[in-house]
This record gives sequence, structure tokens and C-alpha cells, in this order.
Amino acid sequence: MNRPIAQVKYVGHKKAIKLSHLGIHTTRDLLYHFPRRYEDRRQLKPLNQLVPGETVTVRVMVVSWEQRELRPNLVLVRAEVSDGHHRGYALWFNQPYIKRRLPPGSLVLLTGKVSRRSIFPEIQVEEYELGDSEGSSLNTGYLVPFYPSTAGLTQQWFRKVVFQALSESLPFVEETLPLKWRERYRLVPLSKALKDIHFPADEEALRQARRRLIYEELLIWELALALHNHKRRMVAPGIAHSRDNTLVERFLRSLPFSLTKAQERVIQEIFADMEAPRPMARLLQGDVGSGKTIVAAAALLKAAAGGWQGALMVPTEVLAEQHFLTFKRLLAPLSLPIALLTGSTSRKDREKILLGLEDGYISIIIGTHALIQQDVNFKALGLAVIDEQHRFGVRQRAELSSKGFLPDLLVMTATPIPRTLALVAYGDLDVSLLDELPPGRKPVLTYVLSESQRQQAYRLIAREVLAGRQAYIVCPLIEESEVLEAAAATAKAQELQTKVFPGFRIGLLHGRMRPAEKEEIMERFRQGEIQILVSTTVIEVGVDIPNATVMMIEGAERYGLAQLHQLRGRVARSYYQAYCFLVTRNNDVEAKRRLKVLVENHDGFAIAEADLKLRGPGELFGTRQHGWPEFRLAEFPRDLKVLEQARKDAHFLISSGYLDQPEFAVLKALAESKIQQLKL
Ligand SMILES: Nc1ncnc2c1ncn2[C@@H]1O[C@H](COP(=O)(O)OP(=O)(O)OP(=O)(O)O)[C@@H](O)[C@H]1O
Repeated sequence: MNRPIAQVKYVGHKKAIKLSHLGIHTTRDLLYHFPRRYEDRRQLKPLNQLVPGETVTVRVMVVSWEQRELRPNLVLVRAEVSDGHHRGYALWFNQPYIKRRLPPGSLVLLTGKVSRRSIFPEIQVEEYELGDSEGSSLNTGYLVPFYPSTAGLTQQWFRKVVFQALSESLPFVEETLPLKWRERYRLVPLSKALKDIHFPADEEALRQARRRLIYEELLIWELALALHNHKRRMVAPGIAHSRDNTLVERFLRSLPFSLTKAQERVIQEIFADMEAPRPMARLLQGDVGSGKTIVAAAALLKAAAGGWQGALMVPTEVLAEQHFLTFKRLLAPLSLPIALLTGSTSRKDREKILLGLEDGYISIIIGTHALIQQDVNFKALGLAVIDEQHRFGVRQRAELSSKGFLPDLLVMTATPIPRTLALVAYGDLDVSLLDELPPGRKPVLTYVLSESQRQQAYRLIAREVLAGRQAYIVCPLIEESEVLEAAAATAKAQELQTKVFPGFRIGLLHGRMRPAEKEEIMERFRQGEIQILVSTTVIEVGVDIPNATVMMIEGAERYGLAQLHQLRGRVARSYYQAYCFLVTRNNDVEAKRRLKVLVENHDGFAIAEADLKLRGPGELFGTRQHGWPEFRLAEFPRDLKVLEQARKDAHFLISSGYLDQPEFAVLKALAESKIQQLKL
């Protein structure tokens, strides 16, 4: 199974390089490179039974060719084909060389979409295969696999090589699940599952193969997380923070408000964990504006009061700066040394800070991923807090913790994640919930507007600004182009300043600005000097300016619901009534229907569930690489039940000691290599 792929027949050096681009280096990798779809080629239809609009595969002979230039740069090549009884046509566009590949008389399998202009059907060919070529039996007559591929590797070649690799290695496949375990869930053996996932005899065989492989994939994932945490907790005792809360209590009394019940409860849960000698691993979930910052401050302060250092890592510089200012203000009476470290900290300051962290002078450090760079060392890191974790991965979390010796870990997220999904993304963390907003918060009045109705929003913005409040106007999301996004925001700000709000002070914020510029703009907005802030989504997470009461989002249909809820959360942070306008294209009925969810719901969890159903978990977390694990077969929420079972099983296998039995050795090794791969 672990043989280099180049040793498999038909592969060779050149193809091996191509395969490596797909992450395939060994036979095992190839066998775990699963088809992305299958095509039912068990019954090839005769040409006279084709229905326009359907995608079919037919086996035909090429009779003759013709070629026509339909317009400049559009060449049609058309073959008359026959299935022995009936006539039809096969079409290719701009591929005149096809004629040479398939001279009259060639037997060929054509896959494509059917249309009918005359009495004979036409097939616009998406794929063709020589019908009598070597290995053709792999390409027809059953559920035919289609692989994720790359240039220069055809589907036929893939099928041939996978088949070859299967026949060479199936006898040596090491079963990962002992018979008894498989019987419990009625799972097929691994060798059968691997064969059937590539070349299933029928739908049922495919279903069983997938069931088996999904369970295995999730079990290995859960085992890796559980083993990692188990070790973390067992290897050595963690830090037992001091039980003396004098300083924390003084701090809490100094706040201009009293804590909500939920904040009190959550702080107690966190403190109990911190005082215990076991390393804390806790996820704090709280809807936007529920007051997570105070909770983090209390925990960091508790660590610092007992002589340990605390670190708070956040995803953006804007946010780091904001938290730094808040903490400085909140903790000023306690005269604790606090520092800010981001990518734009000057070299001189950075050196000073690194020294302060090493000799223990700095008690609390706030920063971006600049905190996990190699040369950052702590004297005694006792608590690591990570805010907005879905922007980081499991790995960054581990990197920050590794700066101390088993420090307590608190992960905070504002994206309300359904409990079960949190398990996938965060693994084995205990969960605390801030399920209450500070008193007096009114739901944000939310309206969906067409572009042609935008004047309504402008009128309300004018009214609010005149009353002393402030507004955000967020420009449309342009994926993968910060440059275009910045340009659009700049143009928008100009238009608003000259045409719509000439009397108001308008500011501009986008991702292409230097961090110092961004900070300055945010500070001027915070001070009320800027009245309307035109921005890209850089303000999405965590920005806290209670005087802002209007959020207008252009091109709202481009955002996920959970993301819009985040943005709207920027204006629900005070006693003032706040407003949110979601502007979409005229007549986009579908978008309007989707956005209605936000008009009707103010609870982040309900919105996240709705978003999950509509767009899938990758979107819920922003983009794919943001900490959401990639699975080969498992999909969420579809496979949540299996995941929960796998999680229970992983814990049982570890706590019962079964995992150390020889029959589970293969499984354990796979889980351990997963830990390596994740760099936990
Ligand atoms: N118990 C409370 N009573 C009144 N106001 C509070 C309370 N707790 C926090 N606040 C205030 O509510 C606002 C939101 O708090 P905070 O920024 O901590 O929210 P958050 O949970 O981090 O939200 P987000 O996810 O949007 O960043 C802040 O202005 C904060 O000072």
C-alpha cells in the first residue's frame, strides 16, 4: 500500500509527477483518491430513444465528418454516427483535430447532452472514449467512476491505473477495523469497500462502501483529536491558577455596568477550569454583542494576578488594536503591563516586547498571528485566549499553546455554531455559552431593499447622523480581489460625499490600506469625527462602536447569512434603536427570500442553522481553509450522526485501553499520523 506510485504499471515517471500534483504519492493515496461522481452506463440507449436535454452515453460508429465555421472563432465539427440501426450526430466546437483522432469506422463511446434539431438526435460531446481500446470494459457497462483529475490524465487512464493498483494491492490491504467492530455496525471489510468505491457492481455496493469509508474517516479524525487531548491532559498536570480573585473582583466592580447572568455563569465555569490543575480546553460561544470581551478580560486578569502571562490572539489588526485600547482602558486602574503585537509593530517596539515577554515583565499581550512567530517566547504563558477562532485553524491554536507549558486555552467564537458542528471544527473542547444579551438591547430593525429603493436607507442615515449617531455602509464582497473591492469602496465613498451626503463627514476603510491608516480611520470613527464609514468587510468581526446605529450592506446577496448577522451585530451594541438595510439587485426574488431569514430572526443560532442548510459548513466558516477540516467523503451536516458515533467510539477505544490492543494497531497508527499531518 505504501509503494511509490511510479511502481504501479502504466504510471511511469512523468505521470507520477502529474499525480503528485493531486497529492498522490503512494498506492494508498491512489486508492484513497475517490471518484467525484459515477455515471450509469449499464444500459446504453439506442439513438432513437434519446430525449432532448438529458446527458447520455452511447456506443456508436463514426460514419462521416463535416466541418463548418459558424462565425469567426467558432468552428463546428460534426460527425454522423450510427449505432447499427439508427442515425445521429455528434458535435464538437473548436476541436477540428477530433476528426483525425476518430476516422470513419471508429467505434466510440460518447457522453454528452442531447438536443434535436431535425428528426435525428444530436449530442454535444463532453467526453469520448474509443469503444474498443484497451481496458474499455472499465469504461462502460456499469457505474463508471469519474476522478478529480489534472491536465494530461484522462479518465480512461485513471480507471485503468486504479484498477491495476487495486489488483496489485487488495491482497495486502490491512484491515483497520476488527471483525467484531465491523459486525456491530454491519460494515463491509476495507478491501471490499475500496474495490466498490471505485468499481461498484451496483448502487447498493457503492452505498455500503461509502458508509464504511465515511465511518473510518471520521473515526480516525476523532481518534486523532481525542488522543491529542488525552495526551495533553495526561502527560503532566497543567497550571492551577490562584483562587484569589481580589483583583478580578475589583476590576468587575469598576465596570459601568453589571454582568449579565450568562457572563457570571461563564466566568465561573472558566475560573473553575483555571483553578484545577488540568489544562483547560474550552470554547466560549456567544452571539454578536453578548459581551465576550469582558469574559476574556476577567480570565486574562486572573492569570496575570497569579503571576502568569496571558495572551489574546485575534484575526485582524483592526480588532487587535481595538481590544488593546479596551483592555488598556479597562485595566488602567490595576497598572498591569499590557502590550500589542501585530505585523505592523515597528522593529524597535517589537524587540522591546519580545524581551518583555521573555523576562516576564509583560503580563498581558494582545496580538494577531504575529504572536505565533518562532521568535516569540514567554517566560510563563498561563492562558491563551483565541478570539474569532474560525479564522484560525486547529494548528494555529496548537502553536499558540505550545508557547507555554500546557497553558489553559480559551477559544472564543461569535459565529454561533450548532453544537454538533462545533465538535467537528473544534474537536474535544468543553463548551460555555453566552446565551443572553446585555439588558436593554433592541432587535435591529432589518429591511431588504432593491437597489432602486436605496434612497430610503439614505434618508434614514441622514436622520440618524443629524441625531448624533453614526452609520456603516458596506460595499459588495468581491471574492478573490481585494483590489477591485477597494476600488469599488473608494468610488462609493466619493459618490456619497459629493452627491448624497455633501454635508457629512465620510470615511473610507478597506483591506488595501496600511494598518496605520486603518487604525487612524477607526479611531476617528470611534471619536465620532467620521460620521459615515464606507468600508469593505474588514469591519466584519468584533468591531465595537456603540454609537453606530445604521448598517447598510450593498450587494447583500453575495454574503452568507451568518456573515450578514455578524455585520448587523456591529450596530446592536447600545440602548439606541438600530437599523440594518440589506440592498440587493432589483428583482432578485431568490435573494430576497433568503435574506428574509434575517428580517425575521435575531438569534444567531437560528440564522446559522438556516445558513448551514442553504450553503453548507464551508461557507458558514467563511472560506474553506479557515479551520474547517477537509474530509474525503464525509459531508456535513449530512454525516453528523456518524460523526457523533465516531466520537463516542473514539473515547471508548481510548479510555477502555482497546486502542492499544494489537487488532487496533493499524487504526492507532493512522490516527497518529493524522496528528502529525495536522501538526497538533
Ligand atoms: N453586562 C453588560 N451590560 C452592558 N453592556 C455590556 C455588558 N457586557 C458587555 N457590554 C458592552 O456590550 C458591547 C459588546 O460587548 P463585546 O464587544 O464584548 O461583545 P462580543 O461578544 O465580543 O461581540 P462581537 O462578537 O460582536 O465581537 C460592548 O460595548 C461592551 O462594553
